[in-house]
Amino acid sequence: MTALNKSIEPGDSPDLTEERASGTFDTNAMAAVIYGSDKFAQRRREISEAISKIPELADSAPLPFLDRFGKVTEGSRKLSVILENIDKLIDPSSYEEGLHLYTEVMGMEGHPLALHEVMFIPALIAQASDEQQVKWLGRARRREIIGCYAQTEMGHGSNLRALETTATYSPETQEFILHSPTITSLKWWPGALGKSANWAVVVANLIIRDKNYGPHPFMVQLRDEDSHEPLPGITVGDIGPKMAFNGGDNGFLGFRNYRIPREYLLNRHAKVEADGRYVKPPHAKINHSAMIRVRSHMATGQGALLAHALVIAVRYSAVRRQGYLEDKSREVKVLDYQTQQHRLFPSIARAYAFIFCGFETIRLYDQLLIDVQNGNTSGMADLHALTSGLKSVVTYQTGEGIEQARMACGGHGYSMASYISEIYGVAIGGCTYEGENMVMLLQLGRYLVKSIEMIQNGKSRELGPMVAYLAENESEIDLNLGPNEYLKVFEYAARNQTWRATEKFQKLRNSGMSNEKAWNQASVELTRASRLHTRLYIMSTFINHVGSIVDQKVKGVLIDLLNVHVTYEVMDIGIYVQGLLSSNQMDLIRNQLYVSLETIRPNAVSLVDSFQISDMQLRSVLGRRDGNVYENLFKWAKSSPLNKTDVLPSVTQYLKPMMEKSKL
Ligand SMILES: CCCCCCCCCCCCC/C=C/C(=O)SCCNC(=O)CCNC(=O)[C@H](O)C(C)(C)COP(=O)(O)OP(=O)(O)OC[C@H]1O[C@@H](n2cnc3c(N)ncnc32)[C@H](O)[C@@H]1OP(=O)(O)O
Ligand SMILES: Cc1cc2nc3c(=O)[nH]c(=O)nc-3n(C[C@H](O)[C@H](O)[C@H](O)COP(=O)(O)OP(=O)(O)OC[C@H]3O[C@@H](n4cnc5c(N)ncnc54)[C@H](O)[C@@H]3O)c2cc1C
Repeated sequence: MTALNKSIEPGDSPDLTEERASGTFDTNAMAAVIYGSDKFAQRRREISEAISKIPELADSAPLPFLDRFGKVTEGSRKLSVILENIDKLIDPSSYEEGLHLYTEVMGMEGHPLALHEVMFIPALIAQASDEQQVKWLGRARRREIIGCYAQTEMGHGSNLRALETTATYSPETQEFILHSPTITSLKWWPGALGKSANWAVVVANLIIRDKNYGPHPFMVQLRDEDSHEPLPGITVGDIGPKMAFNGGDNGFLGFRNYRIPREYLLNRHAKVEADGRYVKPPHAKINHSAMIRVRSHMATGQGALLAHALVIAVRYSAVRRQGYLEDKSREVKVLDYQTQQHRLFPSIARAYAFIFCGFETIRLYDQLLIDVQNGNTSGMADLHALTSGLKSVVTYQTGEGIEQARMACGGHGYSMASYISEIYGVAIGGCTYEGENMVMLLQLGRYLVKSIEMIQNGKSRELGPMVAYLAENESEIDLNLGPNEYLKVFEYAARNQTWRATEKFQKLRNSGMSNEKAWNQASVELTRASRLHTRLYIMSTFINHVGSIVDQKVKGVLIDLLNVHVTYEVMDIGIYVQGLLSSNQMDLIRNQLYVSLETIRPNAVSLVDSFQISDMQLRSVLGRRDGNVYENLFKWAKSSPLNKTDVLPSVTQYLKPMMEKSKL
């Protein structure tokens, strides 16, 4: 697809053309806002155009028709075509261009380099010393080696202190001896570990003279670089099919007294001297930086997944006609039903909000990386708390939004032709990976409790800007609600819940209960506080971002979208604001929400078009840009391998004899 102002092309479904004609803004200008600059939005379009000119980059069959083996093979095949053509497609030094290329061509089902780019290289950047980077980073970037990030074990993922893999230092040989002492100590889950990676960043307990210094990252060669066979002492393989990501080879890994040189501990921050002396890192949790990085990127990543589902559901809802409103001569587009709009439009707003919020967390991570390289780790706790809450809220709400999008497509949403179930499976993986959501909400909970304790101890002025509202007081709200008043409503809810949860915890503790038990008994309330705090942050970054937009038409429609967002979010947390808002005020907000759904309606298709997700990337018959759904749905079904013959061997072998037998 080339970028036309409103993406109208000959042969498009008239229903979608009508929708695009009613849009009030330039989708290219909106794409520039979504992708951070006009230049990058333009590059994305050029890259998509360049991809479309290389037929070998297209899927050789719709992915849902491939079995696991076929998906893994297809991923490697396309990867090799990408690498043969890379200079024609992108500027290879641009991370963002590379990400777009991979996302479009490889899709979301996983591929051999997914973790290489997302965690392996970033772990080397953050945790390898300059000398180690000279040794490995260039090789990794040139893809001479394929890496992964192997931390989680069969028995433990959340509680890193209980990992069992050991790396015992031997001063005699100046080596670490990696060992997996139990079945539960097998590394389990790391993406690309099973069959693709030949190197890994392995997280193992560092043991020096019987003392355990906790989890540390080690660079470990897993396979011979010529034969790709596992090296002696290594047991490695694929963990089997998963809910989604089945083009990826999440793996298991065990070590049998496997030796690596002392220099293979990633030692930018912590070191082991030749004689076994341990040099401490500047912050106890500095080895977690690869996780903080992915969490910082997850808001945009998840926003993009939600966007995929919405492009499909909104376009389809504009071509799907079912039932009648006033005009009984023609069935109505299902997008005109208020229930359909209520199902989809708040999610469009969330997708935009997540993407804008992600800009901010990525900026904060990039700054943190520079600070840490310069020895300043003071921002780590703040970013850890923020991204812990954010990854949990965005993954959960993205899952909810995608599932609503599927249901909004009726029966065809349930078909893999919609591709929504794949998007759902991929997205909700995010509720688990990079820290299980409840566990991460409780990490933010710790931070919120500490903030309240600072206020109680008269140190309100030391609170960071994100938690300063916890020390304020709001008991009345203006009836004439605008976005900033909605923020106040959210602040009220988050503040009340945080105080309530903290006081519950403190009361239990003061009653003589152990810290841990009191924490556990307050934990549901604490997760509620974390969610409200995070939703407040998302709303506030959304408001700030819209405020900074220059193009007036784009800004206008984003203000309309913001109105959907703030009214929907406040209605959604009604139970927490009962002490602040009267039932009249709640009715007013509800009505504002319904009005804002109507206001957005003419721009709905243009808002999802603005994500500029090509048909190739979308992989959805229902979501096609041209809206020609029905003929392509039939084509898609006919291409099913089951339809290659009219009579299946299973019919001949089992059903026919059964029917014959019944006739006797
Ligand atoms: C460009 C990228 C874009 C892509 C985006 C889309 C991605 C799509 C690709 C999909 C790829 C999926 C890849 C998935 C990979 C993985 O899943 S890797 C494995 C991830 N594993 C986890 O996340 C484990 C979760 N557990 C933890 O992180 C930790 O164990 C914990 C829960 C945070 C607790 O840590 P622990 O060390 O056990 O805690 P304590 O010893 O009790 O200490 C707690 C104190 O430490 C503070 N803290 C913890 N972590 C950090 C940190 N990172 N930074 C700063 N501080 C930290 C914590 O706040 C406590 O502080 P106090 O309250 O002051 O005590
Ligand atoms: C698609 C996918 C890709 C992955 N990729 C990688 C990878 O590349 N590298 C890698 O190392 N790992 C990877 N993982 C593993 C992932 O990081 C872990 O599964 C994740 O961190 C959760 O840990 P767990 O499985 O131990 O869950 P568990 O901790 O066993 O969770 C089970 C339940 O226990 C609860 N729970 C646990 N601890 C607490 C607590 N302290 N308080 C309250 N409740 C608690 C959880 O909330 C959850 O409900 C991947 C996982 C998936 C699904």
